[in-house]
Order: sequence, then structure tokens, then C-alpha cells
Amino acid sequence: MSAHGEEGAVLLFETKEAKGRTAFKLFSLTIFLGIVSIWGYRLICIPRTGRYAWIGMFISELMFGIYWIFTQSARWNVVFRHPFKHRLSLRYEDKLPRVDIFVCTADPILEPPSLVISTVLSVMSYNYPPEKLSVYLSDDGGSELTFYALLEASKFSKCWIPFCKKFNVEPRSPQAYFARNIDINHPEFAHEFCNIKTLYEDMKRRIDLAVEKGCISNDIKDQHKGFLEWNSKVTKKDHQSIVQIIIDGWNPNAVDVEGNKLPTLVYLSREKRPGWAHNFKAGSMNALIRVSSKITNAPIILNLDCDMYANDPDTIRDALCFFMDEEKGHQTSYVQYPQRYDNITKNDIYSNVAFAVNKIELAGIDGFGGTLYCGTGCFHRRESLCGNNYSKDHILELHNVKSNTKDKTVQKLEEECKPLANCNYEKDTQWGKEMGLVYGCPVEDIVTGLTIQCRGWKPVFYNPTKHAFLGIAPTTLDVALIQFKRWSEGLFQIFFSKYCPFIYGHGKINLGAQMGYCVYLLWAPISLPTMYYVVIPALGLLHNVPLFPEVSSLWFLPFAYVFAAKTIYSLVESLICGDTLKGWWNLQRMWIIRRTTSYLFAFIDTIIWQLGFSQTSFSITGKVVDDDVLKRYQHEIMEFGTSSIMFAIIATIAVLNLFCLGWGIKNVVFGTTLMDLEKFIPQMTISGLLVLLNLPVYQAFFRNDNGCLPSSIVFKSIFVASLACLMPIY
Ligand SMILES: O=c1ccn([C@@H]2O[C@H](COP(=O)(O)OP(=O)(O)O[C@H]3O[C@H](CO)[C@@H](O)[C@H](O)[C@H]3O)[C@@H](O)[C@H]2O)c(=O)[nH]1
Ligand SMILES: [Mn+2]
Repeated sequence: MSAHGEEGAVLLFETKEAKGRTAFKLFSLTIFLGIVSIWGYRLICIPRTGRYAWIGMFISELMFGIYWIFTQSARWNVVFRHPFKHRLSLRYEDKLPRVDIFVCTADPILEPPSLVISTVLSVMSYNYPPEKLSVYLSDDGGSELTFYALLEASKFSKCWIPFCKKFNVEPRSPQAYFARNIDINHPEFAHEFCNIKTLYEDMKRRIDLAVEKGCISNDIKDQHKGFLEWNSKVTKKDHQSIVQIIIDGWNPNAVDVEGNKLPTLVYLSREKRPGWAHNFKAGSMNALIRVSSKITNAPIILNLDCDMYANDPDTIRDALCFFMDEEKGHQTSYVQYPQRYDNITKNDIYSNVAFAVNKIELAGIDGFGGTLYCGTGCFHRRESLCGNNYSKDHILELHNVKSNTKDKTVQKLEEECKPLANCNYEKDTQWGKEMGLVYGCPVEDIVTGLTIQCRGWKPVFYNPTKHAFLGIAPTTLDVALIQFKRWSEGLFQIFFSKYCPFIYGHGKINLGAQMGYCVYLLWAPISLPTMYYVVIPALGLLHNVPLFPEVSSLWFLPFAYVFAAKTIYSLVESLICGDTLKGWWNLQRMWIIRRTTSYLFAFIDTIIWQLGFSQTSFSITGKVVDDDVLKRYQHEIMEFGTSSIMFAIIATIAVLNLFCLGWGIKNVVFGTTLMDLEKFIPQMTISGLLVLLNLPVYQAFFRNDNGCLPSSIVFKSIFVASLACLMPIY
């Protein structure tokens, strides 16, 4: 070990393979054999009655099997990364590169300005030389409320940053920090704590009040020239570019209350005009890239959503290890952190965390060099994000990149930046195609990451034990499903586009990475076999059509083995990754619900989009809910409440399986022979499990809070399920 340690001392990060890979591969092979036997059985034993249903079962199992093979690629080659930030400090403390941080917001109602500035403040107070740090807020809402909040934050930062650094407080998002129980025993700390808390609460009150009123009073407007940009004609969808450098960090007077330098702070709202496609978050990121290049031009960019605050003040240094390692760092294009959330309850009722995805799958895809860019919590090398190919001979020294702030006044810089954020700037350029984030897809992040990899760069996935960023997860089923619909739709569009990893990535990225991408890109079509599996076996039970081998037959073995092995494996994997037993159970439910609603609609909409009948849209995930709803979320009670068509599907499936299981049990109890029971055990198991998973759905039929299933949905689902029962099975 000592010899190794010596050699390792030169590295700024190391990559370790996961343990037990061989055992996993053998295990995976046995499941594969089981799957192949199932396919074989379906082909060999086609029955006379229920022939079509049988073929449907075969097609479903074929799709499940192929999809399963893709998911194995994400587990085949799992690697874990470890940066050594103390080595970075020893070697490069005086050569640290400048870092530009981009925060995106889009709507002052769905994304309250007080939340947005908490994120901004958390990154302004990173443990990093402030003269090398710049924070840019892109406001697609074009709202003076957000601008006002940022102005308030810039003032508050003068107290907040020194307070954080003096007492080394964490987390550095004031909203998250003051929401915790903080031990204020030390008298000096207690005093300053109370002061800063009052300052924060006053500020928050002023901001929230302004948001409530929907406008800014004239005395406030007189305090900053920036408000002049908002005249009566400015609306969210129609306004000129607004660039306001709120703190010019290179100015010697930009200091906090203790006289330390402040990071640069810039407000940007790119031009919006009716008739111009603005390309959602990708468009705003590209405007940010250009505007920041005119001002601070840092070689490293951190990209965050407005709700993702920095939880660990040392994250920048960790990430830099991956860029500055002498041996491999020059090839690193981006460093992606997993999406973690601040508001997760114990058993994660909507399965927002995806424990196994974060800990195993993404690390497995990283093993093949295919780390996904997930849109937030990601450090980029500006060069690679701007469309450059990787080349060994041309390596930019990170600390030598120059900024453009010399000899220019703030006003002049602002004027120079505005055209860069104009609608027509990108016309006839490579922006959105070869440069910056790629346009035309609701998951701009994933496509962009793929194109960067195909240009020869090697991204890194890093999942530290202390979460680097914490965001806000959806707290209602509705919002969670809409988010998944946007994702699965965008992902499936990639599969159909010229960016399909098997074509676009052919010869450029590893086959394992291409397959790894497909684990996500194929979410939408996997809805079809799932839908089949939750409906047809149940109907078979009702109409006496057996669809599986008898329990005593040898053919039953592969079914039982594949089912048990996959289930136990996924349970163990979830538990190892930190989920609870109940959390895993909730995940199974969400897995069915997502596949039969979000993914299904995404599939349908993608086909419509493919035929050219619709345009890309982006529904922003809401980040606030009322107290009543929040309480139910905290008690892990599923929230329905509205009569969404997705809920109708969920309820119908639940009712149908309950009917059919009831019928099946009746048949067993009253009369039919033991022989028959044997034939139907697999189908009864499927319906039985679905009924168990759906217990919270049945409960929602009878609850009488505002989150229960509306009676219209209850009746609809019973009606549709009854109709389905009449459907004959061929
Ligand atoms: O026109 C837009 C729309 C959205 N956003 C911002 O994009 C971010 C993500 O939007 P959100 O509604 O929170 O979506 P999520 O589903 O939480 O976002 C995930 O998925 C998106 C792709 O679907 C990625 O862009 C995000 O980074 C990723 O966190 C937010 O900060 C928004 O303010 C914009 O800047 N402009
Ligand atoms: Mn979000």
C-alpha cells in the first residue's frame, strides 16, 4: 500500500472499481438464461385458446428482456471516483481557476424569488477566493421582482458571507440554514446568529411582500438604475435584453462588512419576443455562456437550477480535482453530481431520490465513459461546453484564461453584453447545434452531454457522501408525474432523432455507454409491455384463460426464478444504497404508476411529435404547495385531489385487478378443481401484488381530505374497469 500511496500522491483523483463485479456478472448471466427460456417457452408452447393474448405476452416479455439487458450495461462496470482536495490546495492554491456559476429561474410564482436568492447566496459563500467567483442569475421570467430580490441578496451577502465563513456554518443557503434547529450555546455566536437571522427574516419579508403585491414601490425603484429597464411594456414574453452587473467583484470597493472581497453578481434576462423560439433552459444557458464570456469568462462553469442550493461549501475544490489532475484532468469535460433533495420524507413516497440510479446506474454508465449531463449540479469546462473537440495537443491552462473586465466601466460592459442575449443573435449561427446546449428537446441536458462525449471528452460522475447540492422534489403525485412525462418524452425524442446513441455515438463512445443511455431513452416505450402486463393477465383470470405454465411444470421455473431473482436483487440494491424497505415498496408502486401514465403519455405524444403535429414544450416543475398539501406529503399520504386523466388510469388499473383477483379467488373457493388453481397461480400472484401495491389508491377512494380521489374519477374507473372485464380474450 505504501508504494501505491507514494505513486498515488501525484493524482488529484482516483477511480475505483466496485467490488463483487464477477459475482454480479455470473448472477446476471443466470437471469439472462432464465429470460431466454421464457422466450423459448412462449414460442414453443403457443396454445389454441388465448393465442393472441399469448403472443402479446411474448412481445411484452421480449421487450422487458431487451430492456433488462440495457439495464445490465449500467451495472456491469460500476466505478467510484475519489477526489483529493487537500492535494489540490497544496499544489494549486495560488493557481485556482476562476469559476462562473449559472443559476436559472423562469417564473417568480412557481419559483419564489426568496428561494432563488437562497440558492444564489449559498453559492456566493463557497469556500473559494471571491475574486475568482462569479454568480449569474438568468431570469426567464423577466421579472422585476426577481431582480429586486437579487438586489436585496447582494446587500445581505455582505453580512451573510462573513458570518458563514467565520463560524463555518452549513448549509449556506439561508433558507435551508434557518429552517434547521441550530445550537446557539456559544454567546458570541448566539449574538451574531440572532442579528443575521433578523436581517434575513426582514429581507425575506420585504421580498415576499413585493411578490404578493406583484410590484415594486417607487422608493425602491429609485434606489437602483436597473429598475429603469422595466417600463409598462415589459412582459414575461416580450422584452429587451436586461443585463445588470449588481456586484462588480473586480472593483476594490466591492467588499463585505469585514472588508473581504465579494464575488461578482450579475442579473441577466435575455430578450424575449413573440414569434422567436426561446428554447427554454437551453436558450437561457447559451445566453449565459455568451454574456459571462464577455464579463468574467471563467474556464469552469457550474450550472444550477434555482432550487438547488449548495450544501457543501467545498464542492468547487472537489470538482476541480477532476479538471486539474495532471494525467487525466485535461480530458474532463464536465463533472456531474447526482440530484438530491432537501424535502424527502423517510420512505420517499413518490420515489424522487432514485437511490439505485444515483449510486449504481449512473456510476455504471460512468464506467463506460458515458456519464449523463443532468442539467443541474454539473461543473463544465467552458471550452467543451462551447463545442470544441477534445485534442491532446491543445490544452488550455485553466488559470491563464483572461477575463474581459479590464479598463471597462460597468455600464460599458452591460451595453456590450446585451446584444449577446438578443433573439436574433443566434440566427444563422451554430448555437444550439454545434455550440452550447443543444436545442429542440425538453431534456436539453442529456443530448448536450452526449454530443460533448462524442467530441472526445471524458465526463465524470461524482457522488460524494456529503450531498453537494440539494433541490426541491415534487410533493404531489400530479407534479411528479408531469415531470416524468416531460423527461420520458424528451428522452424518447432523442432516441428517435439523429442523436440516437447507437447512430450518433457509433464509433465515438463505448457500446456500454450507448446501451446505458438507452436505459433512460427507452422509458416511454417500456410503458407498452407494462400496460399489457397489468391488464391482460388479470382479464385472463376473469375469462379462464391461463397465460403462464402450471406451477408443477418445469417451464414454471424460469418464470419464478427471473421474478424472484430480479425482485430480491432490486430490494438488496435499494437497501444497500440507503433506501428503506418501505421506500423500496413505494418505488415499486411508483414504477408501475409512472410506466402506465407518464411514460405512456410520453410515448403517445412522441409519436404525434414525430409525425409533426406538435411542438416541444416545457412545463416548469412547481416548487411551492399549500400547507394542507405539504402536511399530507410529510405524512406520506398520496396526493390525488384533481381529476387528471393520469389518476383515472391509476384507479382503473387498481379496480380492474381487484375485480379479477376477487373473481379468481371465488373460483378457487367455490368449486373448480385443484388442477385449475395451479394454472392460475401466476396470474393471481400478479393481480395480488398489484392489489397490494395499490392499497393507498383504494384508500384514496374513501378518504375525505382534499387530496382524495375525486368521485368522478372513482366512478369513471369503475365504469371503465367493468367495460374492460367484458372484453373477451382471444
Ligand atoms: O424556459 C425555461 C424553463 C425552465 N428554466 C429553468 O430550468 C430549470 C429546471 O426546470 P424545472 O421546472 O425545475 O425542471 P426539473 O424537472 O426539476 O428539471 C430537471 O430536468 C430538466 C430537463 O427536463 C433540466 O433542465 C433540469 O436541469 C433538471 O433539474 C429551472 O431552474 C428553471 O427555472 C429556464 O430557465 N427557462
Ligand atoms: Mn427542478
